[in-house]
Amino acid sequence: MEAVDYLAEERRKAEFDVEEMKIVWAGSRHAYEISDRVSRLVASDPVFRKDNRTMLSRKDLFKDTLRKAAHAWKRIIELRLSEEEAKTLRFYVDQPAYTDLHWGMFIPAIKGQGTEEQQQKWLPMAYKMQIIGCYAQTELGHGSNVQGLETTAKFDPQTDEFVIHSPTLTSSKWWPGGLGKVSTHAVVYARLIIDGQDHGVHGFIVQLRSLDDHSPLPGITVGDVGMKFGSGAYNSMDNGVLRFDHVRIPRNQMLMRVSQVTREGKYMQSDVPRQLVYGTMVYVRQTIVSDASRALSRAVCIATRYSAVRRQFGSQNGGPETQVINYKTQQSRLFPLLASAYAFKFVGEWLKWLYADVTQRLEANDFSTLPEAHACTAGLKSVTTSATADAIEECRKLCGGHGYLSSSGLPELFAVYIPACTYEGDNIVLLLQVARFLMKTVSQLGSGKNPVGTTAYMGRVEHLTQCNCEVQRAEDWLKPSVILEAFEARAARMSVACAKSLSKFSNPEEGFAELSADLVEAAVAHCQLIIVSKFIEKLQQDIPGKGVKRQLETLCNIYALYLLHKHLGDFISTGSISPKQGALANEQLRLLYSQVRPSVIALVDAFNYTDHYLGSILGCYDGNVYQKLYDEAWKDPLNETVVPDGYHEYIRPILKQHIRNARL
Ligand SMILES: CCCCCCCC/C=C\CCC/C=C/C(=O)SCCNC(=O)CCNC(=O)[C@H](O)C(C)(C)COP(=O)(O)OP(=O)(O)OC[C@H]1O[C@@H](n2cnc3c(N)ncnc32)[C@H](O)[C@@H]1OP(=O)(O)O
Ligand SMILES: Cc1cc2nc3c(=O)[nH]c(=O)nc-3n(C[C@H](O)[C@H](O)[C@H](O)COP(=O)(O)OP(=O)(O)OC[C@H]3O[C@@H](n4cnc5c(N)ncnc54)[C@H](O)[C@@H]3O)c2cc1C
Repeated sequence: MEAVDYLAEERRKAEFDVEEMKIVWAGSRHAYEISDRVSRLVASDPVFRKDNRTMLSRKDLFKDTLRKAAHAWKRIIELRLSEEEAKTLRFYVDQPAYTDLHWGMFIPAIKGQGTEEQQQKWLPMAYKMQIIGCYAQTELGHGSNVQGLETTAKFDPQTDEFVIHSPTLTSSKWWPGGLGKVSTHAVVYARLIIDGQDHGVHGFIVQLRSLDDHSPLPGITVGDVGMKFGSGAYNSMDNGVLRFDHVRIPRNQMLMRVSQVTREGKYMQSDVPRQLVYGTMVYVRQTIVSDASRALSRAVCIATRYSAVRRQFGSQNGGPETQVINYKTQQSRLFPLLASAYAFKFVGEWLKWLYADVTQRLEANDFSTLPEAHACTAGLKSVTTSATADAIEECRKLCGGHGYLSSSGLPELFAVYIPACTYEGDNIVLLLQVARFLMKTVSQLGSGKNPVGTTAYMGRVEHLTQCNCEVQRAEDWLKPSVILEAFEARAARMSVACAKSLSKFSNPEEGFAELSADLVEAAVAHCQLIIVSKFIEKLQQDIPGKGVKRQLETLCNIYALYLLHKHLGDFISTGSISPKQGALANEQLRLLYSQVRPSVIALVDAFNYTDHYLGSILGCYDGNVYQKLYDEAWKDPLNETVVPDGYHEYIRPILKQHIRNARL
């Protein structure tokens, strides 16, 4: 059989309706239709070509990004695309650009923190892209510690203005995407100072560049922070540096939903909690969880298709060698990642719902679910991005040597993806926020206040700290209630253990710092429980299509048992399961790998990614890997000439040195 036929053969083995699974993956038939149509539109447009971008210089890459962003905007207008279609189009263009921050942070910041009046003034201009904005929070000296920001906004009652200033080198804004070369405006986070009194960090809309000739306005120094990790990759983004020298803005450009400054310079706080100043981060963290499932599914699609094409060893009587996907080691590394992609998809959908719910409540002045929304978005952002970054690298290794080629698409995907572990909150810093929330929840147990939402399980803490796992045979691990209880017991016991250790410290902050590594592990356990439980909840829905639900059940079990195996130490040391039960889980996991094996190619086809979006020879739909790799090699600029540039200067003299030596 030719390599090109391997995937066709695999597709015949699928044990479910792939078309129906595509709809489950997309979230709805409507979302599927948009995604399918728009991804093809992007793939067929030569301006969106991206196969050459790792070869471009920084300047050329940046210009190419500007060109793509402008063309995308033109197509959005011409085709009168809806907001959802436009977002999908930008997503499939697949090149980080200033537009991500304009639509993803600048606009949400104004929507979330601006008053009605401010929204009416600024949003129409932003929606039409008459102004382009970014989110300027992080500084050279402080990123995680938002309260430590140094930029100041001093109120001048004489002129009814704020004076924005960068008092130190470390107060220079540093990192904001879109700031370096493009943004005309920014939401700038600065300390509000009135009459010498510091009221903490607030957001201000500041114009940075002239709308006529794009030059920086007086008092503003702005530029790009320089090259980042990897070729191509995130270097399409102009992450910027910005300094203010006493820049004046009108008073009404402070975002005033949370607190206000009157004409007289009086500081007023509305009923809205101060933490809403951090609201944009909650919004973006939620979107990052869905992005994790996309990045992970993309890497998994590449590694799965290639693993079915690639053959090594095991040829009998001159027959074909073994497909590497049939090695149990390959399966035990790859299939959990496939299952994780689906798990992150469903938890991302749930988080989107949670965010919509909290937003609705906030509008009605109900702030009760904000702490949980903060903990969930922070924790799930952390756990899913860390797992995805590791998984992309694992997928590269799963593709052997060819995975290291740029044309595999994996090196660039890795380089683009890994900052997700840092931006929108360093993953450890975010897990510590979850841990604080958990410790607070544990400390309130028994106070008559029942934990709700994702911590409802803590309400059964007495049972969960004493229960014995009922598994006696490997197949017992297929019961959702058994899996759920094991994860709940592990999470509850880890939190309770941390709370007990904390109570031994007379200074709780000192205790928190001392125990922070354990607290992070407890936070991870809690977040993994959320992901597993949301997958299980998804399966309680009516899911049409032949065999679709069954495949999802298998993936859910793989995800849960893979986590259990990976964190066996936690489960056993907390007594949530016994070592024997751990071994049975692993036995069941092996069986599940065999069960899902015939369907894995169809399961990655269900992502419905075009070859353009995948950007990988190893992952191409037809599986014609070898011919494409061979052809691609000849396109490399080094192969434009048979004898390389530099031969005469640097190779020939070395080769000829023996003649000189012989003459000496
Ligand atoms: C096609 C379109 C695509 C669109 C998609 C766009 C996506 C774009 C993707 C990629 C581009 C990358 C863009 C990157 C942007 C950035 O990185 S912006 C900068 C992000 N910075 C951070 O995340 C900083 C991290 N630090 C913090 O969040 C906070 O400072 C903190 C560490 C959480 C808090 O520290 P601190 O201990 O000082 O706490 P306080 O400030 O005192 O707060 C105490 C209480 O507030 C609660 N809290 C904290 N944060 C929040 C929040 N966000 N929401 C609600 N509540 C919050 C905290 O729990 C405390 O509560 P308590 O008093 O009850 O205990
Ligand atoms: C590609 C990219 C794009 C970005 N885009 C933007 C943007 O558009 N706008 C914007 O404002 N910012 C942006 N940022 C900045 C980003 O949000 C910050 O870099 C991020 O929040 C981390 O902060 P930091 O750099 O200060 O890390 P640090 O906090 O200095 O982290 C350094 C180390 O210290 C550890 N650490 C820090 N605090 C603690 C603690 N309390 N306990 C234990 N360990 C701790 C961390 O875990 C980490 O290991 C971007 C960053 C990147 C990389």
